[in-house]
Amino acid sequence: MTDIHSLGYLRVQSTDVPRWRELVVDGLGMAEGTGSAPDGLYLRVDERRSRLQVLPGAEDRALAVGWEVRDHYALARVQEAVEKAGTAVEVLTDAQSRERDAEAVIAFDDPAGTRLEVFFGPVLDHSPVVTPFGGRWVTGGQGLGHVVLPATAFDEAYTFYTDTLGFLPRGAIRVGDPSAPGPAARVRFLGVNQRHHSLALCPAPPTDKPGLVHLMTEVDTLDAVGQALDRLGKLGFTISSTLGRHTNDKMVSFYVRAPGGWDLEFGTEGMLVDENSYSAEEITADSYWGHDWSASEPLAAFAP
Ligand SMILES: Cc1ccc(O)c(O)c1CC[C@@H]1C(=O)CC[C@]2(C)C(=O)CC[C@@H]12
Ligand SMILES: [Fe+2]
Repeated sequence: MTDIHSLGYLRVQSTDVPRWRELVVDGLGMAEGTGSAPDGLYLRVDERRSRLQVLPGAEDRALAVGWEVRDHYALARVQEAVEKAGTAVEVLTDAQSRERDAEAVIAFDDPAGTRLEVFFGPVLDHSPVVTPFGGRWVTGGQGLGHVVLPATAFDEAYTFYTDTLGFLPRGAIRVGDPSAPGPAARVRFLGVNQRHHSLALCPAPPTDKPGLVHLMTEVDTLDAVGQALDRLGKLGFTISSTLGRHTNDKMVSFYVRAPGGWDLEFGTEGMLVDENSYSAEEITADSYWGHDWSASEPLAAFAP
C-alpha cells in the first residue's frame, strides 16, 4: 500500500480572488477560513485550517496539489522513492510549511509538469465549520476529493504515480478517435483510499503552465448539490456539464467553470471501494445519465 493517504489540499493562484469567493463561498457554500497571505482566500470544509487556498497573482494557475501522508517516517519514504526515480525533491522551509498549514512539506514536479507537494501534520482549526448554507463535506479518510490532471507525457506520468508514489489503478475510460493508429488513449483513474479516485490522468497536449482539468469535492446530500446549482446560476457562473451520475464512482455531480479555464466538480453519493473485492475496470460511458458537456467551452488544458 502506498504511503500517500489522501488528497490533502489544493493551492491555486488567481487574478480575481473576489470572483473565486463568489464561486466557492456564495456558490458552492464552503466556509471562509484563515491563513497567512493578507489577500488570500482560505476555504474550510472540515476541521482542517484550510483545504483550498486561492492566492492573488498575475495569472490564473494551479500552484500545487497537496498529498497527505501519516507521519514523518512516511514523508521520508516518499522523498526517497521520488529521488530514486530521478526526480529532484525540494524540502520546504518551516515558514513555507506553515503557509500550507502543515508540519513539514516536500515538493517536486510530476512528469507532466504539475507541482506536487507531500506533507504530514495538517494544522487543525477546532472552531465549528460554519458553512453559509449548511453544507457538509465528505472528507476524513477519503480526503478533500479528487483532482484530474492533464498529462502530456502520459505513460511516464502514469508510471510515476503508480510505481513511484504507489497509487492504485482504479480503472479507465477510452477517449479520442477509436480508429486512430497506435494504442488507445485512456483517462486513467487512481486511488489511495476508499474514495474511488483521488486522481485521474487525462491525455492532453503540452501547455506552458501547470494546469488542472478539475477538482471534485463531495457533500453528503443531493439537496446540497442541487441548491449549489441554483445559486451558481443566479451568480452568473457557467455550468460546464449538467448534472449526471458517473458509471465508475457512482457520483451524482455537475461541473462549474472556474476562473483559469478549469472546472470544479461538485457531487454526492460517491461509492466506497473495498480493496478485498475491487478490480480495476474499463467503463465505456462516463455516465448512466446526464453530464452533458455540449454547451461548454473547451478547457484550458486541452487548448492548443
Ligand atoms: C468519467 C468520469 C468518471 C468520474 C469522474 O469523477 C469524472 O470526472 C469523469 C469524467 C472524466 C472526463 C472524461 O472521461 C473525458 C474527458 C473529460 C470529459 C473532460 O474533458 C473533463 C472530464 C473528463
Ligand atoms: Fe471527476
